[in-house]
Amino acid sequence: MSHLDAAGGAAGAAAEAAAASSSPLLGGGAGAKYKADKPLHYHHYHHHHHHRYHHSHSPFLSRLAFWSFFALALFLALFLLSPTPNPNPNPNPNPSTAPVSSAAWGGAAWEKRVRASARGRRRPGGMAVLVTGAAGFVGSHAAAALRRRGDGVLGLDSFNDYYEPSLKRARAALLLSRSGVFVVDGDLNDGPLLRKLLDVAPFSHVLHLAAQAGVRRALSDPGSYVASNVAGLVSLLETLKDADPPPALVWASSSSVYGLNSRTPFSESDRTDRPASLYAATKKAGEEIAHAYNHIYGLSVTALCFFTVNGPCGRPDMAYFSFTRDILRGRPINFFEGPNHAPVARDFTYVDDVVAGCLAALDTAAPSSKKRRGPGPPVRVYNLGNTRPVPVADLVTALEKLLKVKALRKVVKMPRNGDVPFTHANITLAQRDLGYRPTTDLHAGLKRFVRWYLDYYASPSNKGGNKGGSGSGSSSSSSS
Ligand SMILES: O=C(O)[C@H]1O[C@H](OP(=O)(O)OP(=O)(O)OC[C@H]2O[C@@H](n3ccc(=O)[nH]c3=O)[C@H](O)[C@@H]2O)[C@H](O)[C@@H](O)[C@@H]1O
Repeated sequence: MSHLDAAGGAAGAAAEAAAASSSPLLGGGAGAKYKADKPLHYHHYHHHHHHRYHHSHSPFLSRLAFWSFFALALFLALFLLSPTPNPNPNPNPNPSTAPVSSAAWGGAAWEKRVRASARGRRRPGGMAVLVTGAAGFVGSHAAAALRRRGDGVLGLDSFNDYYEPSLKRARAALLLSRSGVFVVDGDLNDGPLLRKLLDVAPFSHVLHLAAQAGVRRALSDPGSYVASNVAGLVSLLETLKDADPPPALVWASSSSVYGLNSRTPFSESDRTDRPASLYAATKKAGEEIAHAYNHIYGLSVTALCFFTVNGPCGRPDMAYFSFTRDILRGRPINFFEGPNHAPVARDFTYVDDVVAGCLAALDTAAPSSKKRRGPGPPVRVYNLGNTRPVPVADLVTALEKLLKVKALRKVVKMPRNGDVPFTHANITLAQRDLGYRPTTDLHAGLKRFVRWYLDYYASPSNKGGNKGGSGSGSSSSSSS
């Protein structure tokens, strides 16, 4: 756990303790005070209002006055004695769709940590990158990789509970201890926090990986997708366009934007107007929204379409992870099949390859320009896939071999819940512009994942997060 988390927890606990200790005490005090004052107020009440209340001497009205005053006094006492509000106002334009983290931020020590993390080692052409979703799967790998080559990196993550927050905390703790990267605990929809971060550290780039991920979950929790992937993105863009100079933005779109597209392999110029899930629709909306900010404000924007990323320290809601968990526990796995028993397949991509693509996208991003004249920076979109689709059946077989346990396969007709039958990336553009060359196939990636999984969950302290059911869909609301 990072220092900030510890500090935030301590501050929260202190506030709670203060509230707990003061409210009964002062509540009692207010009660006592009220009793002492009662005759006086009672008298005033009658004095000022007897012309309106002809029956002011009736016991009913006396009691009414008594209780009205009591209620008012109680209200005032609670108002005056409530714990001091967070010094950072979190004005939230749309509370229903924008849950804002209550984590504490701010203060001189906090700013110092933010600045130090964003500074990095000086190197020629080095950059300062704000990585959102840094406690997430791709985010934590990307932040570490940036830091390894000497860039300044600051993380931001809401540590929400879409999947086990303990895993996110573990990633953030590793980032801090191994790489010196500080992950701020906060929400994208907290505009004042975002402005503060950009104010404290002059970021040249933002790698925006925070999102509500997962295709099937959108059926049961649509609001979280809108809050993170639409409202959260707009909140970030609003902050970026006001920065001087505005950083360049590289962010994670998704292979799912290709939706019901049947042309394969998927190219960036293919149709993306037929999403199969709300998740895909919010990612597509993000591409359009980012385009508008590029057009109006000259923001440099690059969207990267990730294709089903796997690897160590991955996302527990994804199939390779939840299958591993279920296979080891002797639980059946739901194994989807297309119409007429057609195999469902994915262009599974290894996390280090995707991270290399992210770094190359940052390196080649044009600066944002505030100039109104002349062409601004282009809007870029790149597929980051592996180009070798693998049937899910082969994923299961590979896991069985690595785990040395036979899976209990339950073949299920692919439900119409957001899934698409097939993904396959055309990566010509990324190859040309980013020098992107995936080098790790699914089997090699799974081998590293399984080694990590067995090691991580062998530790008794990590078993806590491992309780909840079958991974996919069993956890509540995250960051990719
Ligand atoms: O590439 C992407 O854009 C997307 O990749 C994944 O989405 P998905 O491809 O559905 O990945 P998994 O949830 O790991 O599923 C992999 C495959 O296993 C199949 N599956 C999943 C779950 C299950 O119980 N059974 C099953 O057969 C799915 O149909 C899919 O073909 C991520 O979860 C998304 O966040 C990401 O945006």
